[in-house]
Amino acid sequence: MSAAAQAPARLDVRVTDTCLRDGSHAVGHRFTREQVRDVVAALDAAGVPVLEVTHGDGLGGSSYNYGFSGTPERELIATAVATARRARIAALMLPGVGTADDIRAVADLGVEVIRVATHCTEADVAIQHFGLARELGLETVGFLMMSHSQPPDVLAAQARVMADAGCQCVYVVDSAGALVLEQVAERVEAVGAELGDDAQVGFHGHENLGLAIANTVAAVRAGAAQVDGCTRRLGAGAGNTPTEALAAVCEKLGIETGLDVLALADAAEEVVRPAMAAECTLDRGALLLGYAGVYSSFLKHAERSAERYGVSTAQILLACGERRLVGGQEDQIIAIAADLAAARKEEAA
Ligand SMILES: CC[C@H](O)CC(=O)C(=O)O
Ligand SMILES: [Mn+2]
Repeated sequence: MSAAAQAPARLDVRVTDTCLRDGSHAVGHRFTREQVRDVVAALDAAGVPVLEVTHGDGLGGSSYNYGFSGTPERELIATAVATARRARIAALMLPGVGTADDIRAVADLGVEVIRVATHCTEADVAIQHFGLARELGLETVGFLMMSHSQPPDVLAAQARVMADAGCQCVYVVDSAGALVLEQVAERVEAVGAELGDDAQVGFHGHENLGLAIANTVAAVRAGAAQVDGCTRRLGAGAGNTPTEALAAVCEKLGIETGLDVLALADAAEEVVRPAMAAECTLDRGALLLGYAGVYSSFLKHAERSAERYGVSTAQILLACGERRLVGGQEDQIIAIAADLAAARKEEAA
């Protein structure tokens, strides 16, 4: 066989499947070793080049605040590493939730890609983590979360901070599933223009407005070299870009992903679906999250406060979106609900 025939096909875009990390939110962080083993085996065989396995809130996320893991994430990561034949195993970390020691520990376990996530105006908190990851020989990815909340030029400046710190691909992350087509393209283009050859651009979508695949295609057309998917949409809110459907759409559009559509369709149905508590659906709550531009962890708090103060969940979420609240500010929901209830009482008086 000639060297050319042996060389892997050039990919137009590299897909990372994060159903075993973003999907952790949807299963209350209860993945078992067996589920991780079976999902990794199936997605690896279907040609997915990178598989992310971590607590939904990243390394060290298992806690009272974020929800305890059913199985320690390092055991799940070790299982994934032992199972994958071709795929690289990735782990996500949020500085402050996870620590530098977590990065060292998972590097020792065989993780090859570290993805460091910050709110999209706070890239500087990740500088030391990118530096450490590169020292350890890890591939690095940066996540600018809640990217809908900032204009393209702000994201580009934040991407520059990450790239200068050693990040090799900066993702525009549509955490709330709030971005719409051109808004994705503008952001990816701006980040790409800033980074040039210094780093790649990526995109991570959510399905809250039903646009995850379309947005991901828009991102690829705007220059994204890496994108995320979650098999069977298994992720937070209405779920993420379904990897199996993304693979099919890319094939029809002539975008080379290296993914085996039929193998992924089987994996989605026969391996991932049985690991899910329920389908990830675009129900009223998920739609409101996308419409308001609010991270999915806010929904339950908003529903609880709506009931307690006799106001609508939608009003609360819209107020959270207007105030651009970020993950960790869920406590403000109570004050918002109380304000809405007081305003209603005043109007009625
Ligand atoms: C809490 C981390 C978060 O789930 C990362 C992510 O996937 C997103 O912001 O969409
Ligand atoms: Mn996500």
